[in-house]
Amino acid sequence: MKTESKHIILKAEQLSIGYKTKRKDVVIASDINFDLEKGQLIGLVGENGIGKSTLLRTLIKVQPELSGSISLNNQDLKQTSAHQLATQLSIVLTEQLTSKNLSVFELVALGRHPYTNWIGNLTEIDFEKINQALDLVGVTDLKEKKCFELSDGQLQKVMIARALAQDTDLIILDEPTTHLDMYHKAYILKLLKRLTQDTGKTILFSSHEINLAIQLCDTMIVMTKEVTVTDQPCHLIEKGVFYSLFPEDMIAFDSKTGSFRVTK
Ligand SMILES: Nc1ncnc2c1ncn2[C@@H]1O[C@H](COP(=O)(O)OP(=O)(O)OP(=O)(O)O)[C@@H](O)[C@H]1O
Repeated sequence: MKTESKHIILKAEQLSIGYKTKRKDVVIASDINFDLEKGQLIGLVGENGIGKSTLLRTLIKVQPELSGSISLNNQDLKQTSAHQLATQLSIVLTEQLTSKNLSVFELVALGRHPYTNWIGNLTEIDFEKINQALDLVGVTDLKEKKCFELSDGQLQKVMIARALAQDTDLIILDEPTTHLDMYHKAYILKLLKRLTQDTGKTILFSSHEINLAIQLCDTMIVMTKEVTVTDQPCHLIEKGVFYSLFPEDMIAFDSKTGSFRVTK
């Protein structure tokens, strides 16, 4: 029998995350284990303050893990240099952009920073990657516009194009649908899904759009107070993981529809 070997991009083993203070380690979540495969869309969900951003910050090496290990493309994250990291992992954060005076093209071109020289001269390959990225997210017609002229939805697409131009195996986004209306939330998450299929990249995002994530993700990482579970959405539904996500006085999970509803 032929067994297909999985191509693991990001792996967490016995990971414990949190904050170090002078007196002690404050553990936010522990016993986190997952294997994220090439070409998958992965949604990270959990209630406010549960530790999603802390986990993402640990995975992108902005803060150290308290214990356990993370490997990116089979290499321990601790051993990965800043340059190696920039060629394997790109990040889209929600913070307000400070460089809104740049044109869309210039902003997306910043994604090429791991490959350009110190003045940032662009080669033919850089131009090709930038134009490809603009095309993939459908913002080529905006490329001459200044970023301050864009709507929140357009800006989010441009930020995704910047990450694509960086040409990494893994893209991590922290709450990419914040500030967007219902249509654009669905639009952005469907775009991420299409990008995993068209480019083979692995995309991990945190979100409060659990209903959409259940419908679109290949894998979900669900953080609750007790455990962090990673699996396909249908398996998570079977295991009853979503019932324990929120207190049931306001909203309840309906396993038949795979969605949350307001309790009457
Ligand atoms: N720099 C810090 N030092 C100490 N504790 C922190 C720090 N930043 C966040 N925390 C705490 O860590 C916990 C997790 O916060 P985090 O921002 O990771 O949650 P989250 O799931 O991303 O929340 P939200 O959905 O509201 O964005 C919270 O209790 C928060 O108060």
